[in-house]
Amino acid sequence: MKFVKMHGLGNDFVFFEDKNGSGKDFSQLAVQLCDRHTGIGADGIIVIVPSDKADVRMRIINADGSEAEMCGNGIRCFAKYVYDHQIIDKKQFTIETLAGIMKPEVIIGNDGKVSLVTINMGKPFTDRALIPMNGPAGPVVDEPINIDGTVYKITSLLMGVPHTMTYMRDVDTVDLPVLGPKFETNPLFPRKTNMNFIQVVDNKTIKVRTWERGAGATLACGTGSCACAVGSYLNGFTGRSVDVNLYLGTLHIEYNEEDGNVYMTGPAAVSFEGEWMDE
Ligand SMILES: N[C@@H](CCC[C@H](N)C(=O)O)C(=O)O
Repeated sequence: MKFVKMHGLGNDFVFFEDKNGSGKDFSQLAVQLCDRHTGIGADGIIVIVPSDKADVRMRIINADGSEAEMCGNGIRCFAKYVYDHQIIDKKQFTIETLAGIMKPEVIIGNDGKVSLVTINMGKPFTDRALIPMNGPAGPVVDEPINIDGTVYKITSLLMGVPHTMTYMRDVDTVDLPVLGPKFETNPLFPRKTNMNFIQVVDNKTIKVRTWERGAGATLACGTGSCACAVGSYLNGFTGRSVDVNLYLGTLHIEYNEEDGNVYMTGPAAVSFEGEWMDE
């Protein structure tokens, strides 16, 4: 099976095509491929599938084998993959995901290939009454949660996938592998949650560290960056236009006042290509 290893600011994925749209359960394969010692190593796998609702369809399966509804860094890489491989021949197109239809616009670099992608990520679900449509994601703004005797004020919203956030003075002090899973699997979140720790730098800039549902600590999270930008606006810490500083760079997020959609702009890159020999 031919694959391409790609990443968005270090959030990395194994890409391959399922040209017939087999609808297969790729859980086991995802666990195998994502293993950083015995596999290719990645935070998830992304499958390119034909669509009858959009120009093309994306499936994202986390490193633990769970299928997610959406992936922000993954979808920028996906847009690069389908444009650079000439599966799509226009700069603006549509991608079907389990969280709805997303609309990317690709920006071409000096090498003639996609270097940056802006995605219209749609509207965040911040209304508690709407969230149960996709399964409850948790409370909305500023609720207290007790983790091992410490009370954290959290904000939760659905940005394709469930996200929760809390604010810290210095996010580099957070022990992600210890604290992350305690939020992810807290009974308050029946579908689990991605957990984001935010440091407000100024009213246009935040720094974010994320523990992902099904993938653990990652170097960046696209839907998480969008959720944190929206949450920071709703909590009054920033305006609608926010730079999100991550370990390897920055994503620009715009929570548009006119249409209520969230626009994410950032890079997408290829690491290497290869062939996985099935046992
Ligand atoms: N890394 C992603 C999110 C991938 C899905 C997530 N782990 C989940 O299960 O909700 C991103 O960039 O958005």
